[in-house]
Amino acid sequence: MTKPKIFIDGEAGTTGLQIRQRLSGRSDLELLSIDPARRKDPAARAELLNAADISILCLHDDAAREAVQLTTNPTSRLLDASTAHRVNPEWVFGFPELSAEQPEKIRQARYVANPGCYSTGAIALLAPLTQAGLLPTDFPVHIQGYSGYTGGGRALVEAHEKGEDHPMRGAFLSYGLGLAHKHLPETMRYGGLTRTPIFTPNVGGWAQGMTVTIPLHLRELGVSAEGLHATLKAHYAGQEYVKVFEMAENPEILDPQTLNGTNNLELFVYPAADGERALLAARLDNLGKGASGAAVQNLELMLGLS
Ligand SMILES: NC(=O)C1=CN([C@@H]2O[C@H](COP(=O)(O)OP(=O)(O)OC[C@H]3O[C@@H](n4cnc5c(N)ncnc54)[C@H](OP(=O)(O)O)[C@@H]3O)[C@@H](O)[C@H]2O)C=CC1
Ligand SMILES: CC(=O)N[C@@H](CCC(=O)OP(=O)(O)O)C(=O)O
Repeated sequence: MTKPKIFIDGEAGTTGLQIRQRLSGRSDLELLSIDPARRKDPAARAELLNAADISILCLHDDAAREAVQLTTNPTSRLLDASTAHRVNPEWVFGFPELSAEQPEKIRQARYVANPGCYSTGAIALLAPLTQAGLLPTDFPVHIQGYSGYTGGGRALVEAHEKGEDHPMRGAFLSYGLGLAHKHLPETMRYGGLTRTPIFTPNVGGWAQGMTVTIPLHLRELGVSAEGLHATLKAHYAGQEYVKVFEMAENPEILDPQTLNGTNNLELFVYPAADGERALLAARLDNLGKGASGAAVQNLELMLGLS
């Protein structure tokens, strides 16, 4: 039997390298590789994009859009890790746990767009609550994100590892203060919000791993922390990669690095003793469920292997 051919366009980058590592032991797939000297040459990329059954795009948005133009073979499929196509209606959103129907949509799709790292955490917390009608779509929501520096891609990784200058290099920096982060459109679309949330991202001096938190005032919502927790628990029942912690078992201190190297996503509801407030929290590896792990999970679905 012929093995499915997989090409990683951008295999030398942060996400591409990690996908390559995750797939390196696989004997059921054939990995197509580009001559490193020609890795940005459109003709060399087009050859592999059209020879592959599935190409995984680990590129910046412009190069990802170019890859779509270069892929003219109608049987070649694309799985994009960039922001370029996440809210494009011709693309299926690569968060299989979004709904019961999402895995089948991914299996059938020619084009799949993976979520961003922060938005994976935010959508995982918001979507079940808006789908169940517990969180009104126009509720004022504030999302905070805390990411390791690999979230900034190769330039920020090299700044940290080689001590080079970079405006985002530091022990702890708040950014995105114009409140227009690129993950907002996908967070609204798939998190089910019609009112733009306030999203405040932060990046720190650790390499990988992240937390995403959403504080909620419950009086206006008319729901208890237990009600929010039960809805999340029911939505993710039976999922392999998403775990909703029992509130009694919530860690007292949330370390963003705990899930590094995995494709897992952990969700928490922290209740305040007064019953009036709760903190929703998500923990994931930005390079795992936030990027490369999610890409491999979607690849398996697209190949019909899961
Ligand atoms: N890092 C993360 O946590 C996450 C990243 N993503 C997304 O995944 C994508 C890749 O990100 P990341 O791996 O971090 O980025 P990197 O900058 O680490 O990697 C991008 C790679 O693409 C290469 N490249 C640039 N232009 C071209 C081109 N025209 N043709 C082929 N290759 C090219 C770059 O080479 P060179 O460096 O030499 O320019 C680099 O090796 C981005 O869209 C990012 O937003 C998604 C989720 C999480
Ligand atoms: C720390 C850092 O810079 N993080 C990136 C997001 C990383 C990510 O998820 O990127 P994509 O949306 O492209 O997939 C940022 O805030 O732009």
